Amino acid sequence: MASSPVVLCYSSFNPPRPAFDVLFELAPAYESDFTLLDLVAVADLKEDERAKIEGIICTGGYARTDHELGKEIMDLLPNLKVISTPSTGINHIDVQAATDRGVRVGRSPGHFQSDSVAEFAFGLLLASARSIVLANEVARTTVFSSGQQKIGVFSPIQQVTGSTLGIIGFGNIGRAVAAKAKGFNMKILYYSRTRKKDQEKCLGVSFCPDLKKLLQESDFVILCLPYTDQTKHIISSKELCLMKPTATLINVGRGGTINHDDLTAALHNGVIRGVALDVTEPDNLPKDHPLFKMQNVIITPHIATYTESTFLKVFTTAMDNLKAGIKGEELPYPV
Ligand SMILES: O=CC(=O)O
Repeated sequence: MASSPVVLCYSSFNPPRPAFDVLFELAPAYESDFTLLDLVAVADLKEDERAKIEGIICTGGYARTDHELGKEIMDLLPNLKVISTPSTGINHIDVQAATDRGVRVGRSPGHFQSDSVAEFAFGLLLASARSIVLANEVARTTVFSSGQQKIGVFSPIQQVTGSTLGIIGFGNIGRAVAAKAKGFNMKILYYSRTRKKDQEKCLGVSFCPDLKKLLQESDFVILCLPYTDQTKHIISSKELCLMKPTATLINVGRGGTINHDDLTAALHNGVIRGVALDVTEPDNLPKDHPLFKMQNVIITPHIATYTESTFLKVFTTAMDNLKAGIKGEELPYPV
């Protein structure tokens, strides 16, 4: 192992997915500060190897609802100074345990990825409303003899323009979603802990302090929430039953904000029209999960942030946080 401080690339995925290439492309610019060590299990390292690890960079598992990076791992690394995640969400890190051990924690600021996530949320919304994923599959296997036959396969198809959108969570992502929705002439309601009055006029949105009302009035509901004790299962069967039977639910925040058993039952019973999820509980939903068997469900594997330009921004931020943390300086983007 190298003699400069070592930063461990860490992922809880089993088998771990490889660290992002972009990370290693950035590494030469930081080679005088630290060396990256690609995915190894901490427990497999010898004591002298562990002693060299001064930083951890998370390369996966952000949507876990428990702390995957907790005190057990921190306690194996006596010289750990900094944990850096390229994500904005931090539910995968036990920040309290890190703070107690004097380990700094850094993340990406939300506005770095809000546009890529909002774009994706809109992609999910359109794909679900206009049955695009189903149409792509059907086009490969079916020869249609009439328009009538097509209508039978794809109904109900919903028009997005002019419909009502409910945004739950009005941080950077929620606001970026609203900006996109404006172009579709949607009536936009938002639910948030705090009213963002200054945004309302320019984004053309109305504050809806009553979640029940937002759910009852919206044709599309997009969840843009972090996972916290307050947001855990904020959508359960009671909330799903308030939604219109023609409504679609989209989640680009964290999977744990929806109770998936209740969601499965609601879809099974036709309580809502459909769902499109970039995040599930757990991430990497087991392949035999009933949601995968439903035609009105779209599931993508937590990739809403994935664009080249966003990667570059968030991984550069993560590397800068590591560099500062290893030097014992304040992080440019602390939690
Ligand atoms: O999910 C992605 C993030 O939290 O950045």
